[in-house]
Amino acid sequence: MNKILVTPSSSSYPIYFSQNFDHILEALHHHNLLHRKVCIITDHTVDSYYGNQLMDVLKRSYDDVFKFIFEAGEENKHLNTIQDMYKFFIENHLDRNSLIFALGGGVTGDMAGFAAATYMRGIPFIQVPTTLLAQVDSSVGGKVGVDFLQHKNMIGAFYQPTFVYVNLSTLKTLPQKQLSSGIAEVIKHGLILDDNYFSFVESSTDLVFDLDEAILEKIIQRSCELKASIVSQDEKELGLREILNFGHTLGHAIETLLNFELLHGECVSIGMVGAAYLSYKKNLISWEILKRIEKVLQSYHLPIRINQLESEEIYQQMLLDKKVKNNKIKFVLLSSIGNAVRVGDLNEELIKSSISYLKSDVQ
Ligand SMILES: O=C(O)C(=O)C[C@@H](O)[C@H](O)[C@H](O)COP(=O)(O)O
Repeated sequence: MNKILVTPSSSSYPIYFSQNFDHILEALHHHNLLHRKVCIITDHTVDSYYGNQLMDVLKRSYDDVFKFIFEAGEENKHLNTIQDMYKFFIENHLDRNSLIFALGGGVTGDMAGFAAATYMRGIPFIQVPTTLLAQVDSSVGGKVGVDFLQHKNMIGAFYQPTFVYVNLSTLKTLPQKQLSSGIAEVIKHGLILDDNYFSFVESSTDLVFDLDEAILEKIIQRSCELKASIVSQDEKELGLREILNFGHTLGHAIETLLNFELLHGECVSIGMVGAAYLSYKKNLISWEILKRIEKVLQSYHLPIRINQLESEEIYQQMLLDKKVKNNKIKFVLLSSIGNAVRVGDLNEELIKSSISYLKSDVQ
């Protein structure tokens, strides 16, 4: 199995890449994780495709395999679902030696990780991401948590998995909208860290939509490498890691205000256009680069404008961003394709001009 190592200060763990679930037992054996109760956490949609596949593989080596299934969707990423998980763990006598599997997309990974981080003050968990977004982004780096009172990821922790196991074949059942949503984070990685990668993704649209295995594998591994290098340097987002939040300041505000009507990656796409526009206004990038970014996002069927919200409500929601300090919104901008800069001194007028841009017609 191919693997990439993530080395944050608290632990070090691999991301394994496979074409099925069979090799997960090897990995579990290697990490000394046999002989215990295990619990798969997944949503109804993913369960219908992969719940039993993973269960059957695990049953070859474990006597007690439980499955907790919840309703799919970001609107269920809250503390009530976590409470239901705790109750399920207690009912089934999960103990400190037990092991949690997060089987699914970002919502599942974030919640299962948070439940694992807090149940009995922490039990081990494995990320088994089945969406492109989870494979390239949310399963790596240990950000776990839930939304709270309409605030995105407001309650959470940094809690690293024992390993990440990517079964690339799960992308075959992923709806196109979800694929595009994941590509938004892939484009983000190119924009903030690697111009060659950005160009590669820019020219791979048809192959990505055709689910070309070699191309997707290359993309997932490169994104994981890039993300791993950042979280390995700054696990708790004390500085550098903030660049991974490119597009998220506006994106999270839009996602929350729309009550999760748009997917996470779709909101990040709009947010990245807003941040690219600010980069242009600060003379960091040219108008041509801004248009190039918009074109790539559009080619992957991602939205680049938002009309249905008021500017003021977007601005107020952005003030709740986790990067706000002393009422100043810190933005991640681009100084070129492949290079990000963190900027904390943007004034309200300029920020609002980027929201107006997002409400303007596409030229
Ligand atoms: O891993 C990170 O760090 C990121 O910021 C990656 C983001 O793409 C991801 O959506 C993350 O969950 C957002 O975190 P938040 O701290 O802004 O809620």
